[in-house]
Amino acid sequence: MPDSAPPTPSAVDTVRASLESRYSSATSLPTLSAMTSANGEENSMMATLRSLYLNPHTALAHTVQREDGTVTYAPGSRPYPPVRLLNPIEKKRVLVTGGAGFVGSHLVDRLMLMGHNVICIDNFFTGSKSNVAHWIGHPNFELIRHDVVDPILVEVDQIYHLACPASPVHYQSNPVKTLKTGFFGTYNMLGLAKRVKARFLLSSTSEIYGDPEEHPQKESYWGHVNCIGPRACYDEGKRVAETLAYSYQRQEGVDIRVARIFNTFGPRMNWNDGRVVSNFILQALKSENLSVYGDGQSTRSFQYVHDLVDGLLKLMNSDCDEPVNIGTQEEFTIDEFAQMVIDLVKKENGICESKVVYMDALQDDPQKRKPDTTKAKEWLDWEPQWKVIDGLRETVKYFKTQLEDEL
Ligand SMILES: O=c1ccn([C@@H]2O[C@H](COP(=O)(O)OP(=O)(O)O[C@H]3OC[C@@H](O)[C@H](O)[C@H]3O)[C@@H](O)[C@H]2O)c(=O)[nH]1
Repeated sequence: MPDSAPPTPSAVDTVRASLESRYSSATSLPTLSAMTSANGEENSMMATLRSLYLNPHTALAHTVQREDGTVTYAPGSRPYPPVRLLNPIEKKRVLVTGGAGFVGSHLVDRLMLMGHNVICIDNFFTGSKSNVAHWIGHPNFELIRHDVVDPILVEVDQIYHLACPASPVHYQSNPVKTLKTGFFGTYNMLGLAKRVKARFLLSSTSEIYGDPEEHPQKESYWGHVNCIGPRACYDEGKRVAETLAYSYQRQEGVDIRVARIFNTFGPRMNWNDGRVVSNFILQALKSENLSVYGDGQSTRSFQYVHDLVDGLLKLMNSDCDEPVNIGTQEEFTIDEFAQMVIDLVKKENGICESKVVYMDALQDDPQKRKPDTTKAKEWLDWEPQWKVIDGLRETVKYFKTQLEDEL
């Protein structure tokens, strides 16, 4: 054949070209942060996501017959949100443990909109079916009631292991179960990753740093945890979960990713979550006093849930197998944060008569917390896009709708 003749395409090239012309490409999908314009203009994915959590009863229309105390549920008339038609080579089977929980359900929404096949498993201890009800019956979605403390076998390409109560009130209510979830839950999911050769992402936490003596906290910091205190069931559970992940990597070659998640808030937090953001918003909306534990001088930095989901997606699809902090740099004392919530609710609602009341401090409550996120920026090109006030505004709207719905 003369040198100048064009190469004949192979059968594989022909199939690939035909697929590329018919389907969207997974890699071409920008994450939400990249799609949110700087002037705050709503983009279409953000609009779809909002419709899933700001409009109640998206999937199930229900009629409440209060007189005889019964509730009649009828199938909703809304179609499923539009999902990408992915090239089958790029379409992944993704398992999300704890997928019906607060963070898990937002991750499920994003993976579904991106066009992947999503298997959501949850024991519904703190998660809720209503968080993912809008996907039930969709051909790309499966919901399985299962507790990760017991093994399960499903064929998947990626595992996001989120299952574990995250609010101090919840994880301390049954500390032995929290430890079992931290150890056996992670052990079972790593065993599954090994068996089916899936990439495994562990949702770890800023709590592995305990009450830190380094500020802000870098990933290299080993932490300061009281191993016999009331928070230890969660802190040590997550620490051993990280140890398990790196042991499976060293010994079995499992492909792991570890996200150290800092305080996160947003729509779909439980009513009775007990964490400061949902407590303060609900108290302010009901014009009750805001309960500050201790002197209000401890600090936290709060990230909005969409930023966290961006970070998890970027980490899973990166080459970074070291732990990465995912959190925001905006740091507030709890006093400042309480005032911010009161001011916001006053502005949004016209009225808020709440004041701050001081209560007993919690044992081992970390006194300050703020991530160093240099690694996330350099390795993942990730930075939070939401200001706390913007996320709070949306979360207030969410809880307001929930409250109105209850009346
Ligand atoms: O009503 C409240 C609730 C909480 N607080 C205070 O607000 C601060 C934050 O408390 P939260 O319960 O929201 O969250 P914490 O920072 O203690 O724990 C969280 O850390 C990071 C995650 O991994 C977990 O989601 C969770 O364990 C603490 O100082 C707490 O004492 C109040 O002052 N009033």
